[in-house]
Amino acid sequence: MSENMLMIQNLSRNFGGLAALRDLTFSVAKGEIVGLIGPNGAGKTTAFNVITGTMPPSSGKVMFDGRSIAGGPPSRVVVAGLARTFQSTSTYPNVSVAGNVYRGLLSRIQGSTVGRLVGRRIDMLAASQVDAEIDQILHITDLASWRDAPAGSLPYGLQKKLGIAIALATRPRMLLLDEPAAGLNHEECKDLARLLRHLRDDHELTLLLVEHHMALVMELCQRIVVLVQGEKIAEGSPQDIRQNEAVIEAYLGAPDYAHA
Ligand SMILES: Nc1ncnc2c1ncn2[C@@H]1O[C@H](COP(=O)(O)OP(=O)(O)OP(=O)(O)O)[C@@H](O)[C@H]1O
Repeated sequence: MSENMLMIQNLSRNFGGLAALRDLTFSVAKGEIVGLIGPNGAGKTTAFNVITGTMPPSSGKVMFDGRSIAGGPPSRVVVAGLARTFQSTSTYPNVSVAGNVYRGLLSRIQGSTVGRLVGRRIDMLAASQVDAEIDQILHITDLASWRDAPAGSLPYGLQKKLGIAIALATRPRMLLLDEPAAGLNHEECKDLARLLRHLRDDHELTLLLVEHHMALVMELCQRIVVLVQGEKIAEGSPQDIRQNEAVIEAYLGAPDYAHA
């Protein structure tokens, strides 16, 4: 049986009287691409926030590579090897593409014990190594020709890719992607799917993605977890999920759409 990278056990999160997550349990095996889907307000972003330590759970466990990470802080989660991208692009628009990737790299180093001890002197450390690492990430994400351009000058699709590049700079073993396809055109979506497969196949990354773009989810994910009003209503292969009556009723809509 494959080894679990992420295990979510009986995770709940309340906001006052609202149960945004209710007793959620699922796991992601090493090297898997798993989709977390559901209608607006289902609790997907809340799940990401709790997993990445941005907010504490009301109850339940989050285990990453055998260690408990629930309750953060986010810097510790990043250093443990779990990185996240955001729904909207979260780049510094006036800073170069390379400078933005450098931010990701710093968050890794500064979050570590050694990094905290080294403090500001990090800028003087192994500048050539930093440059090589940035180049490698820009090569992987196909952004090398934009290296010195201000991030804000990139087309939207490339800005979203830059979000992935920044996350990669933390050297994650697992990546959580929050709506990576939102706002992308057909070609950009195909390109994104290629990149995510490449990260899984050639860089041994494990991926969990929240996404409303069903064609991408069905094509890319080996397994899908469906949330509705904070509760898991189904989990299975894309084929199982497409045919699941409860999922069709709550989210996918007409059977025609589900089979598209
Ligand atoms: N900080 C918060 N304070 C209060 N309620 C919140 C907070 N964050 C989320 N919620 C509520 O929790 C529920 C789940 O929201 P969440 O953003 O996790 O859903 P989602 O599945 O990511 O939705 P979408 O697909 O629209 O991004 C919603 O009812 C939302 O209004």
